[in-house]
Amino acid sequence: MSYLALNDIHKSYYIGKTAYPVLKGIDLTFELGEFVTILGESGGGKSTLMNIIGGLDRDFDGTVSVQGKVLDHHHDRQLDRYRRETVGYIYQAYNLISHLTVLDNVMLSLDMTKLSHQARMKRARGLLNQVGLTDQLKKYPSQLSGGQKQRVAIARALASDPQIIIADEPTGALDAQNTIEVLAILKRIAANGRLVICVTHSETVAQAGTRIVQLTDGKITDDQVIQAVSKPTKSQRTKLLARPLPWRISMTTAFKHLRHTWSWNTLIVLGTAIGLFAVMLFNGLGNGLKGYINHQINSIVDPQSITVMRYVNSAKAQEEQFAAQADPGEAGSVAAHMPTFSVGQVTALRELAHVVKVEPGIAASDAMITIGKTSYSAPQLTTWTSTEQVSTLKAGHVAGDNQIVLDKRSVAQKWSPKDWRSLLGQKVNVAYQTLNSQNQLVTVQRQLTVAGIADSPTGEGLNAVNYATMQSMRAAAKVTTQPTFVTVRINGRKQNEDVVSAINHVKTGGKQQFAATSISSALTNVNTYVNLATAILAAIAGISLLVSALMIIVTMFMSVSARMKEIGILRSLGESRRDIRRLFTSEALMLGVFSATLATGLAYGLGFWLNHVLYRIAGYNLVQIKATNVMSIFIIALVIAWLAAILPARRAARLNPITALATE
Ligand SMILES: Nc1ncnc2c1ncn2[C@@H]1O[C@H](COP(=O)(O)OP(=O)(O)OP(=O)(O)O)[C@@H](O)[C@H]1O
Repeated sequence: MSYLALNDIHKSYYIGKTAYPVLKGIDLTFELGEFVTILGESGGGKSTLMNIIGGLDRDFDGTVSVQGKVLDHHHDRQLDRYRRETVGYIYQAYNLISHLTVLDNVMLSLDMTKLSHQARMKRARGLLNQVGLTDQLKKYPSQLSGGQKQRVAIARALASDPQIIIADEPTGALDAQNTIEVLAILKRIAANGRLVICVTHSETVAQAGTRIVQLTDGKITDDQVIQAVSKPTKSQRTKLLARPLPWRISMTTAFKHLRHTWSWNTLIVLGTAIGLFAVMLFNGLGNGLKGYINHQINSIVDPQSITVMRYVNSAKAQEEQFAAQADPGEAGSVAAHMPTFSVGQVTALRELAHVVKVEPGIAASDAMITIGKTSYSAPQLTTWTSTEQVSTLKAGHVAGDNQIVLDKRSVAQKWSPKDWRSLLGQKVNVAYQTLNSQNQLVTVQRQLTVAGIADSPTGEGLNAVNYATMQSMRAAAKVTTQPTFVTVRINGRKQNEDVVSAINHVKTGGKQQFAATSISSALTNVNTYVNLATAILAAIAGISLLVSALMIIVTMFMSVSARMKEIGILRSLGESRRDIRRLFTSEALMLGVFSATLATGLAYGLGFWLNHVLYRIAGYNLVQIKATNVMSIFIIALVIAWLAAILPARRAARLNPITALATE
């Protein structure tokens, strides 16, 4: 049984529907150890025959058998494996990959063997040493002479230790000296028990072999053994075990290509990164803005405290209540209608779920605060409740009995713009007018000690005493000491809305008793608007991502077109369609990762600067890029890159290896 047998091979090329027969029934057998040269006129079909023997051409009639087993040319994986394990190619045009070094070109084949990385490196160096290139390992093909390139190609063809070496005009581009050296190497390969099949026009080359086959007009017209061949010894029958190319290696090769074309790829990465950066920055701004609004609202009102008024059911009564609060002097009789809280009503509120404390409060309008001989009007004098944030106190402390907290802007700073703090501890006279139970106007007043100075962010002005002081002042003027509002303290911010709703649903005789408003619902609304605005801005920025995707698609298509030859070489070395697809997908994914990394760097860098500027204005970190934003950008970048790579990678994988190899 012959090692390799060709049986009745027919091959025609078609132009339109017209068939041009090239091979017209080839029967040949080959043995290991032979150095067979195939001679024939130009265009006679020699390369066509080599492509069939090498497992690159699948479209022919007849059979190719290796060790008695017929190769199934319609079985992709079997053919890939055959090229990977059994065949090594040497071409006239060398067909080295230009962006890989000499060593990496040889490693391409070795990466598809089961040797360890170290063993692969050792073998590659050993082979390059054998062909006299020990000191050229790190050079790129363009830095080598023709003879040196062909020797790299020979080392690569031998790397996976194939049994068959197909050499298509291997000396066609070499001078006499290099021809002699290359022929010596090929002879050595055959003497080592491999089958060398060499296509040539040269009589010199033909005479170097052990057998000459003449191909004329698509048929074998002569077949002569010119030198006896000894059978390979057992030790020469070693074979390296092959494996499919691991994903990691595809990534490394892809990275090497990206590095080789770095200037072009840097532009692509920059373009893609700008879109991703904009999306990330807008998200960061959205986060900051939400935080800022929450912070502002929470610094005005404590969300764990709810201010409750008595409910008045008609618009007119509400107006009256408002008027009475605003100006009891003018409101006259209407002030008598100012609804107050009974003890029972306070208890009812205390008993609601999540309520931990109910603080009564009294608010009076239009107080007069007299310091020395100067009087200052305060729109409101109220009792201090837990709704007020202690942080509003800019000096001193919360008012104790017979003490008062004065408003910084409307009172303290008017008294002394610079030295307002020295008001602390001073005695001031506080007075306001209200109606007693007989609807008579009376003055409530007392001398109080300044305990603190507050700067309320609401802008209303905060002048406050404690509840006991307010009651005692009112009792002295014989006016009601019932609370006009209460502050309900709850056990968690999240319960705010539920408790507000429960308070507004308390009914006596079917009538609503209390009116409370929820700060959380206001916050929820604001957050919704901010989220919406952020999403719209991010989506606008996202349009640029579409451009990025198109850029990657164009780059990948251009890359496929520019690298047709490389694709052909990789296929001839045994890489499968899947490996080629992976190569291009890996490149696109790497572009995605680099873009996302650059975008993150830009967003953090420029975001930091922008935040610094905005902090001066708002006193708050308005750009807050979170880890989840970064993660999303990486995911978006990878998805875009992957989608953009689908079509080009598919095109690359589907290329006919012969067509790809024939590309100039
Ligand atoms: N893809 C193709 N489509 C159509 N015809 C083709 C194709 N490839 C090769 N041929 C034709 O098939 C014939 C054989 O080509 P082949 O390359 O096998 O010849 P060759 O013997 O290797 O020639 P040379 O010695 O000049 O390299 C030629 O006439 C060529 O024009």
